[in-house]
Amino acid sequence: MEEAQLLDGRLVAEEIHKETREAVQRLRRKGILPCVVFIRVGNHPPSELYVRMKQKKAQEVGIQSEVIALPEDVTQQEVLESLDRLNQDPSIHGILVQLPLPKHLSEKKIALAIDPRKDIDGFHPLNLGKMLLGEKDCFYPCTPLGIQELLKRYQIETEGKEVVILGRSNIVGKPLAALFLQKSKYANATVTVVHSLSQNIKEHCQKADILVAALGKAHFVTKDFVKPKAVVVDVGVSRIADPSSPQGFKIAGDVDFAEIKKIASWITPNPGGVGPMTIAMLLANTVKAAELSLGHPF
Ligand SMILES: NC(=O)C1=CN([C@@H]2O[C@H](COP(=O)(O)OP(=O)(O)OC[C@H]3O[C@@H](n4cnc5c(N)ncnc54)[C@H](OP(=O)(O)O)[C@@H]3O)[C@@H](O)[C@H]2O)C=CC1
Ligand SMILES: Nc1nc(=O)c2c([nH]1)NC[C@@H]1CN(c3ccc(C(=O)N[C@@H](CCC(=O)O)C(=O)O)cc3)C=[N+]21
Ligand SMILES: [Mg+2]
Repeated sequence: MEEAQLLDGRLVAEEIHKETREAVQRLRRKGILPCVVFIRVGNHPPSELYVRMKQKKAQEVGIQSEVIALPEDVTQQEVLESLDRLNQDPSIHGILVQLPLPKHLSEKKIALAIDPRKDIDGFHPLNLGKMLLGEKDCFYPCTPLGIQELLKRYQIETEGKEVVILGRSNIVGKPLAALFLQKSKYANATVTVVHSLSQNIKEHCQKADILVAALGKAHFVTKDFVKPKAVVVDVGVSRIADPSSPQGFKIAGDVDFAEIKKIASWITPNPGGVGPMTIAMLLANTVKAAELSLGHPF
């Protein structure tokens, strides 16, 4: 049997970055310089890496960016004050608070404190609610949006298909389910979401025409979970020990790529799949925030 074709997130993300750069140039000609602020709390090496990657890409497409690194012991009040200041500043179009946060900070309160018009992550309840209703003048979470966009660019139809999502987090699983349920192109799917309390997980997965793994458990999805010719999307990121790498670890996805590529029709590499798409959608959302700001002066 033929091997699966790659859903090359790096390649597609570069295409999107090119479009974003053009949109940034159009905005600049109108006197608007899109600007995003990344807030990072404490010392968490993966978050530091991700924020650096986001900053580098922002720079490449001409989006101004700033990083605010807050100490581990910053108070909730201080975070809210920073957000308030950024909300008031008309030169800033997008605000992102990198997750995870230290335990003493409330993700929920912080998401609520970001002006929904600057919430490029799409984590504010107003944006999540609007997404559920299929509204367009709002922000959708970047990872679900990136997965849908990746399928779209490869013209992989979802209409009427069985989509099975492993994981029900507020940032990946749940919003992705809402997106694939929408009455629109590259949606219109039949969606099943499984989680840690689900029964018969493997049997659910075996029904999937499109299987999305977002649990964060290295190589959880093995060959026996996958229907031949299925499309497999690997969101999970785990760091596993690898003495042969200079850092001492390597990235492992939720999917056993080497085995599953033998039976799937399409598969995302990981790294190089969903991750770069997430960043591409984040910058696309920043441009959208700047464009929408033309219609309101903040
Ligand atoms: N590439 C990218 O752009 C991104 C990657 N990620 C990565 O994706 C993964 C998921 O992220 P996130 O959604 O935030 O993670 P969470 O930890 O918030 O959610 C994990 C979900 O998986 C479910 N789950 C965990 N273990 C099992 C199991 N054994 N069987 C069935 N379900 C299980 C949990 O169930 P329950 O709800 O019952 O606890 C939960 O719903 C992580 O590895 C993260 O690093 C995340 C965001 C972006
Ligand atoms: N407010 C907030 N918004 C987020 O969007 C957000 C977050 N917090 N916290 C963490 C998760 C995770 N996430 C990733 C983004 C890109 C890659 C990515 O580009 N990964 C590279 C590999 C990078 C590496 O080597 O580790 C790849 O998949 O090819 C991965 C993960 C965004 N997240
Ligand atoms: Mg990836």
